[in-house]
Amino acid sequence: MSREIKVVPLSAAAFAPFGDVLDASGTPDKMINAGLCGRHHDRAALDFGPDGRAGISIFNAEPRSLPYELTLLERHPEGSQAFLPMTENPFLVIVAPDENGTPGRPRAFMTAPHQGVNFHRGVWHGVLTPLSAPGLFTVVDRIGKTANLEEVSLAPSYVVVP
Ligand SMILES: NC(=O)N[C@@H](O)C(=O)O
Ligand code: NI
Repeated sequence: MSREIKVVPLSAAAFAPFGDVLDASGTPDKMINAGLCGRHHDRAALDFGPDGRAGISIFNAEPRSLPYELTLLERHPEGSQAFLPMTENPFLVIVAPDENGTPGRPRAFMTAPHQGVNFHRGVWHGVLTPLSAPGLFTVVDRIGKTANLEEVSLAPSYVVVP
């Protein structure tokens, strides 16, 4: 099977097996602040395990470009991880199904402006992959004493294409 992965637009339905899409689409769940703010309430399944806690970090990642050689997938067995862009730049989101402890064929999604994602606990994903500078993101994930990281090198690699 081809090692080329074609990027498709991110959709909540397609991403549902892997995590949550975070955006202000649709009608807000609540209007707050004297009706001046729409609250899209409680939109992510956060999970930090019994021994972890939630943390907010700021990532400043080097932008990549397409075609993008995918050589590594990782997962966090003890917690979820959310990528929330601090710019309006779309970014690349790569995930893969788990097949008996190793990643299956990856899938590549392109976010719309102002969209973030939350990977559910244990979901195989590519590392944070901005496509333009600045690659500034707020990341909400597990803080704990363990590494909470499994990495798999992909050989042969895949190429993510537009
Ligand atoms: N390692 C780390 O903090 N980031 C990765 O988990 C990632 O998905 O980018
Ligand atoms: Ni990660």
